[in-house]
Parts: sequence; C-alpha cells; structure tokens
Amino acid sequence: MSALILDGKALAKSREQQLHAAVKKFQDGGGLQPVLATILVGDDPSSATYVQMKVNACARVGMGSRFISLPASTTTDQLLEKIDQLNNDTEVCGILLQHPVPEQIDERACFDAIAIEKDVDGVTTQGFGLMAMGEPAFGSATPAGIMTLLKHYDVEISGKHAVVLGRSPILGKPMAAMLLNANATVTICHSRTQNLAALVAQADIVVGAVGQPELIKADWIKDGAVVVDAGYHAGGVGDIEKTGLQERVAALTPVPGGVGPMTINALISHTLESAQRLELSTVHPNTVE
Ligand SMILES: NC(=O)C1=CN([C@@H]2O[C@H](COP(=O)(O)OP(=O)(O)OC[C@H]3O[C@@H](n4cnc5c(N)ncnc54)[C@H](OP(=O)(O)O)[C@@H]3O)[C@@H](O)[C@H]2O)C=CC1
Ligand SMILES: Nc1nc(=O)c2c([nH]1)NC[C@@H]1CN(c3ccc(C(=O)N[C@@H](CCC(=O)O)C(=O)O)cc3)C=[N+]21
Repeated sequence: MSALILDGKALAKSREQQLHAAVKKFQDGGGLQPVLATILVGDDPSSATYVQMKVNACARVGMGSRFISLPASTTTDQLLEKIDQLNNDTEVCGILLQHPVPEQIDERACFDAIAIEKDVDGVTTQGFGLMAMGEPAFGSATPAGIMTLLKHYDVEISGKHAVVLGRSPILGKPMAAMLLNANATVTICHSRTQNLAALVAQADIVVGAVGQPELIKADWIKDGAVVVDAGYHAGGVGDIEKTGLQERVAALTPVPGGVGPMTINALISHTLESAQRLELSTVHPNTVE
C-alpha cells in the first residue's frame, strides 16, 4: 500500500484560481475590493514570514491587504484601539491578528475585540462558540483548511475515531469541534495526557498539533490511518515522525505542502465570503429600489 498524499499545496493552488475569478466577478458586480488587514506585533522573523505569505496570497487572488506592524512594546490598550479602528473601517472586511503576541498583551482580549463579521481567522470566543454549535461563523483557519482538504479527498470522517493532539484555542480545540460536528468520535490529547502512544494507536484519523518536532512517533500510528500533520518546524519537519508511514497508512499530509497552504487558503476564502456578506448588509445610498 502506498498512502494517498493529501496535497494541500495543489488544492490551494486550484482553489486560488477559483477565488481569483470570484473576486473579479464580485468587483464587476459593483462590490468593493475585499481587503484583509493583518496585524503583526513585534519583530519575530518567522511571524513576519507567515504574515507576508498571507499578504502575497491576497495579491495573487486580486484582493487587497493592509499590513499593520506594531512595535514589540505595544500595550493591550494600544492594540485594542487599532483593532477598533479596523472594525470601523468600511474598506476592511477581514482582520487577522498574528499569534503569538508579546507576553505583556492580553491576547484573548484582543482576539475577542475583533468584530465577529470580520473574524475571518476564527479566533473570537463568539466565533468559536457559534462554530462549535454548528451555527454559521468562520472557523479557525488551520482546522477549517484541514476540513476542506479531508473533504476534497473524500476522507470518511463520520463514525471514525479521530485523535487530536493539542488543544490550543486556534488549532487543537476548534479542530476537535469540527471533527465532532462531522460525526467523528473525538479524543483530545494535551501535555497532561497519559498513555499518548496507546491513544494514538486507536486512531483512524490522527491530527498532530503539539508544536514539538516529531513528538508523535510513526510506530504509534496504526496501519490504514489518516495522518494529518499541522506542525511546522525548520527543516520541513512536522509534529509527526513519518518514518515508514508512507507504506502503511491510508493517507497523509506532507510537510511542507499540506496543512500550511490550506490555512492561508481558508483565510482568503473567508475574506471573500465576508466581503460578500458585508456588501449584502450595506444599504447603498444611491441604489434606487
Ligand atoms: N500550518 C499552519 O498553518 C499552522 C501550523 N501551526 C503549527 O501547529 C503546531 C501547534 O500549534 P499551536 O496549536 O499554535 O501550538 P501551542 O503551543 O499553542 O499548543 C500546543 C498544544 O500541544 C500540547 N502539547 C505540548 N506538548 C505536548 C506533549 N508532550 N504531549 C501532548 N501534548 C502536548 C499543548 O498542551 P497543553 O494545552 O497542556 O499545554 C497544547 O495544547 C505547531 O507546530 C505550529 O507551528 C500552527 C498554526 C498554523
Ligand atoms: N492568528 C493566527 N492565525 C494563523 O493562522 C497563524 C498564526 N496566527 N500564527 C502562526 C501560524 C503559522 N501559520 C502558518 C501558515 C501557513 C504556513 C505555510 O503555508 N507553510 C508552507 C511552507 C512555506 C515555506 O516554508 O516556504 C507549507 O507548509 O507548505 C505555515 C504556517 C499560520 N498561523
């Protein structure tokens, strides 16, 4: 057996072509160019690279972006003020606050200050709650991208045992909720979990999101499983060790070229959707009924 490669890079590329056409159609119909605002606080080089990738993706599909760079010494109040400005800026339809922010900032308060209709990265408490309840909201970008990838490749989720390793607010926790909504039986593991290996061995679907290079060992994973690696570390290494997996699992995401490109794709898809919704809710002063 040779595993099906869940090629996020290729899928994101073809979805970008569709998005490009949809953005053009939206603007031809009189819509304003969708604009994503990205906020980067501090000067962490890898965060700067991720934000740049998001800005580039907007440009590729014909969307606008607004890049806001704030100093590492920014306070919670200053960041809240910036978010408030963007909430009230009628040109901006999506807001992304790059995680992590410097430690003096209350990240949760800042995420929650993002207006729900502009929360295209799915980071607000309200957005998470709606998504978890199966109500309309933009899901967190990385798990939303993973769900799109699994759906595209017809990976069966209903009734399967999914083991999610990691419970962070923007990855593990929303991932578990999305899989549950898709009728998986879900186990969530974290740093206090005992018998990690035994739990992973039961998984039909494994999602690695622990932030530790190759912490999840190949020999924990059962034959025929679907392996999703959200981890991303220097040298093209994920959170899951891949040795020998290709020959015995059903499907697997490569690192790079798997989850990463789908995260960005989810974000820009949500931004167009937000533009379309905001347009619908806007009363045009010069529209004659
Ligand atoms: N490709 C993409 O688009 C993205 C990739 N990432 C990558 O995904 C990974 C996870 O990111 P993120 O969720 O933000 O990370 P966080 O550091 O916020 O969360 C890590 C989670 O893993 C758990 N964990 C840590 N160590 C262990 C362990 N030894 N055993 C079991 N669980 C453990 C933690 O548990 P506890 O809660 O108990 O502390 C925590 O819930 C990283 O590699 C990151 O680079 C992240 C975002 C997007
Ligand atoms: N609020 C917030 N939302 C995020 O979605 C978010 C965040 N903060 N903070 C940091 C992480 C990280 N992240 C990545 C996105 C794309 C790739 C990606 O596209 N990687 C390429 C590799 C690109 C290359 O190295 O050339 C790949 O996996 O193929 C990686 C990582 C989003 N994050």
